[in-house]
Amino acid sequence: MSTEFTCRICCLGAGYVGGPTMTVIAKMCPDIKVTVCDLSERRIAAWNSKSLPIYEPGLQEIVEGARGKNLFFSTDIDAAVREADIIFVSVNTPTKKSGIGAGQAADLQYWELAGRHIASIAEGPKIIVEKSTVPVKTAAAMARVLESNSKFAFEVLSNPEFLAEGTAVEDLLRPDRVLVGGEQTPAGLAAIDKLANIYRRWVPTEKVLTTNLWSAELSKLTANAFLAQRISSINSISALCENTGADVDEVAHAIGVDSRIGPKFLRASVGFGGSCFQKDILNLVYLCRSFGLPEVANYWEAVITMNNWQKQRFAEKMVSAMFNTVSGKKIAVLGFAFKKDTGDTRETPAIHVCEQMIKEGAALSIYDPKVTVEQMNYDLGSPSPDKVCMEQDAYVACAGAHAIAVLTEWDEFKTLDYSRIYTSMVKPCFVFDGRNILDHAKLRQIGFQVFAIGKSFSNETVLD
Ligand SMILES: NC(=O)c1ccc[n+]([C@@H]2O[C@H](COP(=O)([O-])OP(=O)(O)OC[C@H]3O[C@@H](n4cnc5c(N)ncnc54)[C@H](O)[C@@H]3O)[C@@H](O)[C@H]2O)c1
Ligand SMILES: O=c1ccn([C@@H]2O[C@H](COP(=O)(O)OP(=O)(O)O[C@H]3O[C@H](CO)[C@@H](O)[C@H](O)[C@H]3O)[C@@H](O)[C@H]2O)c(=O)[nH]1
Repeated sequence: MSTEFTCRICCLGAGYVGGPTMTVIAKMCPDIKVTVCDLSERRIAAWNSKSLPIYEPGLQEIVEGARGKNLFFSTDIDAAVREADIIFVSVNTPTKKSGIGAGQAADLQYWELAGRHIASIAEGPKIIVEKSTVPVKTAAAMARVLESNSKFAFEVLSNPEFLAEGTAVEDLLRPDRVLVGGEQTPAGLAAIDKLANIYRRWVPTEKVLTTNLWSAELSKLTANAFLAQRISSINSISALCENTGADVDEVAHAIGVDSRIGPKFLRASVGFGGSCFQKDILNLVYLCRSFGLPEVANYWEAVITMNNWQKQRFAEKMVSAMFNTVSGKKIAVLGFAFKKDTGDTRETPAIHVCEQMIKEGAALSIYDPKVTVEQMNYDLGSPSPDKVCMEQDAYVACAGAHAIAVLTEWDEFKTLDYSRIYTSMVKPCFVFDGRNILDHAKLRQIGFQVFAIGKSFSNETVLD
């Protein structure tokens, strides 16, 4: 292939962020060579195959269009780092499981190891880009790690990623904004400009925001905290709706048309999931406590408390509605991913609800169009097959069940033939719609007992 590339980019971490982000840069900048690296040979092999390691609508086509031309997936980290002008670090930064800050602080071991590795093999100056979500001031720690282990000059930039799973390609092609933070020195400003100019190839200039390092790092945590807060807020109101006869969708619409509030992220649900919201808020909470701001920490922690309560409340509602016992009953679970259009199950509320049902003695049959059987087994701690079975078809999952729980808002669940499903189920048949996506009036007409989030648990058949 041509050696005429104008710039060489390398990305450490070929996950949900590194893979799609680099793929879109490669598509939009054919003159830039982009190499995405990972320690996991399996993951890299999948990126180089026909079945990519992650599912994102539209991603496959773009990967296939650029792979082998200016987009490469490799485990040869050293070679990619050596030749790169710009190195993105997009490794995982999960919540710490043990030691100081366990359960809250971000585990920065992968991030620091990546930094040390870069310093040990770099043969010249580089721009290092924080793509991972990290605590404020991580860039300073990274700069020290690099400086102490290399004679070359490194500029560390913060370029947090705001893509959401399921819409990653669209979010990357048409972002609301791109944020680049860096040191406010001549070298720092030059590095900011170099990275910002890459994005400006396809993102309108006014949407490419440049800030100091700490603002960029903190903006990422703050954005996720605000988004999750909206969901917890509407979920808290959903409980009140169930007790008062108000309808949470009507309330969300009525407040969302106020342009100061806006309509997005007001869908009441069984709870938010995903690898980011909980982790990043806990990270923010930990940061506030370490800066001696317990009131601020408590304020944001309540977003998580409300989310945990919502998941538990949903599970308890299922049990109480089904005559206070689900023991020996079959429950069909429709949807296991944390949201539609992804196979990702990290922190999915389905895990909590399923675990509660298993504890109560129910037998589960789970169907999700994108989550693999292996993944569900792993998430549920390899349950015995007589307690949990994974089906490849929603109708098979529902046959013989006492209840259906909709835990992910997959579009295909809206158009299932519920009359057919009703006929195949044990009576009375219950539907627990954890995403408010089904036509509840129609289900009641068929004969289902319907529970939906933020709606009265009224089971009278609605007659036209
Ligand atoms: N998932 C999202 O939607 C999303 C969105 C925005 C930001 N983020 C943030 O981006 C970061 C990455 O998230 P993700 O979901 O892509 O994680 P991920 O777990 O899918 O991918 C991270 C990858 O990094 C690899 N890795 C770890 N250390 C490495 C090293 N030294 N060299 C090379 N590869 C290494 C791991 O093997 C793994 O494949 C996290 O900080 C996350 O908070 C995630
Ligand atoms: O009105 C809503 C919107 C979302 N959700 C749930 O919230 C969770 C998160 O959804 P979403 O934010 O769409 O997906 P993520 O991929 O987790 O993306 C979030 O987390 C990423 C990682 O930091 C950020 O980059 C994104 O900007 C941010 O939206 C999912 O369980 C959704 O079902 C609701 O319950 N109600």
